[in-house]
Amino acid sequence: MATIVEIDTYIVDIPTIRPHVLAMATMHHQSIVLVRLRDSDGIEGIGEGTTIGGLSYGEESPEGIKLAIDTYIAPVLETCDPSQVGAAMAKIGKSVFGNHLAKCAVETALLDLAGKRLGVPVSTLIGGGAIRDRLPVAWTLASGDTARDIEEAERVLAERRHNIFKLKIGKRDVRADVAHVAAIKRAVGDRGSVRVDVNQNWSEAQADLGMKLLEEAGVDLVEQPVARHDHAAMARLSAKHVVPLMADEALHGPADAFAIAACGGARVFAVKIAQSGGLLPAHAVATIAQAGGVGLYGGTMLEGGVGTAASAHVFATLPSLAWGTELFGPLLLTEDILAEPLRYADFHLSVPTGPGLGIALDEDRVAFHRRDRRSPTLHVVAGRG
Ligand SMILES: O=C(O)/C=C\C=C/C(=O)O
Ligand SMILES: [Mn+2]
Repeated sequence: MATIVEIDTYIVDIPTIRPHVLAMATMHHQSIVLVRLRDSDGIEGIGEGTTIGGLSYGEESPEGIKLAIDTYIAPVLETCDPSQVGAAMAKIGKSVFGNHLAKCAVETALLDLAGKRLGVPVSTLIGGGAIRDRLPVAWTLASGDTARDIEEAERVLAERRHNIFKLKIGKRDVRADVAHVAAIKRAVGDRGSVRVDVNQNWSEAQADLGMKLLEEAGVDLVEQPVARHDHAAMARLSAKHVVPLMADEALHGPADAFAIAACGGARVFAVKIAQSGGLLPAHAVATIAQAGGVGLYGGTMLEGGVGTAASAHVFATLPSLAWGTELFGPLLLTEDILAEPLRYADFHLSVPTGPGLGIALDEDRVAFHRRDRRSPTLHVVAGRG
């Protein structure tokens, strides 16, 4: 049985191409947590656990993800057979509660390693393999300025890179937000789909008004308008409005998926490998959605190329993906961390086809941008390596 002989977890900070304004934070850089595993046969696997705005978006931070892996997950991982991904994640789950982004990073690295060992893409290890080789990719307009957002939409439409637009709202008065969205929808017209993400920032009363006005403005989807725990409000809003409500922050794995589907809390799910706790639980979330007649959208935590490739592998296996994906994370960063950037063309992302994740890191660029580059924190398993 092979064993894990090296676990290297580190943070890579990369600037964004412009400020990225969400309801809870404005991003000027992304802090990517990377995990690199090496097993006793010399095979390597890489994974990513990335969030948004420090601790402002969710309950894990880049620094906390690194600590959870180094201090609590690595000691268990060292006792596991890396080729048995499900068994390893089950054993980790016995002593590590929650920490879904940290678990996602480790599970991704194990799947990458297992795929390389077997000579198959990660999608083959999930749900019976890929049924599509490319994925539609939305772009988020979030510069904070309506005119600039319209310019950006015109540019990416002309480049045939995106024709699905997600607008971040929730910071301003509801009517001001709707006016911002309506101006962009008027500019885009029927050349593209416009959706919004409120990131939980509306009360139910604000969401009632907002969803009505957004529907009239021609918006196709309203993401997480109210607090993630308020399933009852989500169900009332979902039943009352024609524009579909999409669950995002409310979805942290299969149990949440079942609860929300069962109460009619959303008509669409934003499936995210990070919030789900890995690709395998994300696939379970999607299966519950399909069983409950809930539509699917491939979400992002604005990961770099590693997490984006991992998400692409699992989204490629889903029988339906009616709302497309938002796997544009690498395009928001000034530098790519992959040796061979992911391929975006003709409004789609191509799913990598090589063994494992089908990608490799740009080692020099990652070494330059790694936060601990003055004192790397390599974790060599005692007596192995
Ligand atoms: O910020 C973006 O552009 C995309 C998604 C991020 C988080 C979310 O969906 O809430
Ligand atoms: Mn969202």
